[in-house]
Amino acid sequence: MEKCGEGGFNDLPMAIDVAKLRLGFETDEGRAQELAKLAAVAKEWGMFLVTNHGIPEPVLRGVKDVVKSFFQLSLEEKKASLASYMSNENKEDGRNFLKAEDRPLVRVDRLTMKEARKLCDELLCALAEALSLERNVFLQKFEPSKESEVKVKVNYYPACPRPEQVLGLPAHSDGSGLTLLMQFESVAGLQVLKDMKWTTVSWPPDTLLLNFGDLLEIMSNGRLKSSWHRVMPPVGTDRTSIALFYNPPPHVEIEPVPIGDEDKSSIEEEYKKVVVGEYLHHLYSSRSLATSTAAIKQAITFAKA
Ligand SMILES: O=C(O)CCC(=O)C(=O)O
Ligand SMILES: [Fe+2]
Repeated sequence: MEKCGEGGFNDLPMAIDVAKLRLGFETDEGRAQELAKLAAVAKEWGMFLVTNHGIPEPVLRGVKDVVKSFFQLSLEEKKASLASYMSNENKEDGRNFLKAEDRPLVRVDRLTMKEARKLCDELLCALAEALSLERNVFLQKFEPSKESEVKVKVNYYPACPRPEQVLGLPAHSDGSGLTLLMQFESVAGLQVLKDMKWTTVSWPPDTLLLNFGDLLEIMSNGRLKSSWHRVMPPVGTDRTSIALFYNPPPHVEIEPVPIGDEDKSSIEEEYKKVVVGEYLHHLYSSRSLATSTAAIKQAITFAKA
């Protein structure tokens, strides 16, 4: 992947300028071009960098400050401030999730969640449009006005003295619709499997990263593929990232959306209707296989016809 060159972030092949995607962008041509770029980047990588995302800098800084102060607490204090820190229902795949509405992130995060949801909703519409589908076709499944789920996971990767012997996070695809990621400093670590090669994502400061999860792959009938990604441990410095998993509510049934303008014969894979909660249960209970390369995206066969 290209380094951030002199021409600025928008020269990055993976970067999408959200401002240009907004309806009413000054030139329709600019918008159409950015949508075409979105379609290409989305298909190629299963993720993209988000520039001009519109989330105010103080909001993002607020989240980082809360997370940093959380990690400075003692273990006892951490447990006390996270009501469900050790509870089983809060654990998926051995990870601890915070429901967005839970403490202690509640203070700044109400605002961040609102901004993040807005951005995810906007990007779901743009993705549908990029595939020549009706704009609301993905978004409506998230029931945005009611109970779409946002779960927040903080990933803290301590600097590693023997990076060749460990992984920060083993290879996986996300069980989400979309995952919005922010990282604290521009420390390399995230890698995506592309053309069977691990490629390090060059991720400039102030950009967010949008990653497609399995649920979007199912809804788009495989036209948008969830990425297979992993995290290498940082060397010499710690790395922290925050992942916001954006999902339709667990009871919702998702199924491949009707085909748009694109030629039906170009769509190879057929997915079937699944209940979000059932798919996620399947994904997390089969996750232990995820570290073997043979298990690449095995869980999603559950949703294939
Ligand atoms: O730390 C990152 O950059 C990615 C984290 C990730 O893939 C996840 O939390 O699912
Ligand atoms: Fe992930």
